[in-house]
Amino acid sequence: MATLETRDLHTYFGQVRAVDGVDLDVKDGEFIVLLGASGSGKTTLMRTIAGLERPTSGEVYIGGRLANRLPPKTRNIAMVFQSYALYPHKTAYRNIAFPLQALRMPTDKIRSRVSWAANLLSIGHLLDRKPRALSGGERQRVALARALVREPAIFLMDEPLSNLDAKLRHSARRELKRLHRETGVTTIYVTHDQVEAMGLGERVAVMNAGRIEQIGAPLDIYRNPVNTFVAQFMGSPPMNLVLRNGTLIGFHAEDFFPRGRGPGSGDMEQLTFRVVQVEELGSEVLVYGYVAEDEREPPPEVLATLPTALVSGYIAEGAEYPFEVPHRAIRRFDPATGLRED
Ligand SMILES: Nc1ncnc2c1ncn2[C@@H]1O[C@H](COP(=O)(O)OP(=O)(O)OP(=O)(O)O)[C@@H](O)[C@H]1O
Repeated sequence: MATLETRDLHTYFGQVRAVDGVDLDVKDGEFIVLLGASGSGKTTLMRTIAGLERPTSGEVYIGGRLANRLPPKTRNIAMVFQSYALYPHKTAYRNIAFPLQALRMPTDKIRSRVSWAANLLSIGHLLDRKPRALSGGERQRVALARALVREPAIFLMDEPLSNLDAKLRHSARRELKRLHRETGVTTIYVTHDQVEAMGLGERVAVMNAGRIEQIGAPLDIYRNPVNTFVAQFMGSPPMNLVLRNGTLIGFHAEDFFPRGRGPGSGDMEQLTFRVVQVEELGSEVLVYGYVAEDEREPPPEVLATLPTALVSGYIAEGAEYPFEVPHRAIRRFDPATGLRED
């Protein structure tokens, strides 16, 4: 296991600043999620840490040691990508054993390490099968086992679950968490999926245009975004933003209630909600519309998620209602810079 640090790391491809000044501190044994839209530089950052891209400037430290000049092989980093790249003609066992054979490890030691990794990932019964006889989820577990057998100091996972369907992703996510608990390997996990980031990470780093915009506990970022980019990126649904009296006020859909019907007490911001669409999902109702007081033309969409029992038969499409948000749930942003003001 090891710590990982980057200091003012830049990786450019000609004019493209794929990584543009990243300072990252990952503690020994930590599981950190890197969340960003497509093209924000997540993969390039991972590849630079692994030594597959040379940084334009800045440093990478692994276990406190400057790694810039170390070749990828000696960094003791294992990478798992969304395409698992298993060898199609080798059995699962031989795929997993391959990195150890490359190290010329004795056969009995290889056998015990493969069986350890296979047990951790519950694939002991699949070791004789070739990849084409495995499901997507099983292949992904074989790829994880292959990455794990070498006992890497650091795991880099680049969207390893993106080939799985939604149900399998959910169970694979729980499995990855368990795997991390049991092995304690320092892990950086890349995703563009907010739900995955909220559910997996002890800490999440939100990336945009080659930079880390904010890093912290997922709920803390969700509640206290440092700027409008993070506010609109983190969470599903993300924060509502309304321009009122020259300030952007942000609040979450679950804090936006018909006047007098919410659980909140204390000071309230009063807003007029023009309802455009209502979606009844069973336990809750999603209400889409816009705030009449918004000073922008046209006003952007705003969402309220309300318990069904609270609004059943009360909210209709095309109508206008008095709504309110508790002041303590409101975050303020500068409309010019997008930065938090309170
Ligand atoms: N080898 C390369 N040559 C030139 N430009 C590149 C290269 N690799 C990446 N880029 C550019 O660098 C930027 C960051 O790409 P990167 O793949 O790191 O983003 P990402 O966040 O991982 O995206 P995705 O989620 O789509 O994989 C993009 O603008 C991309 O086009």
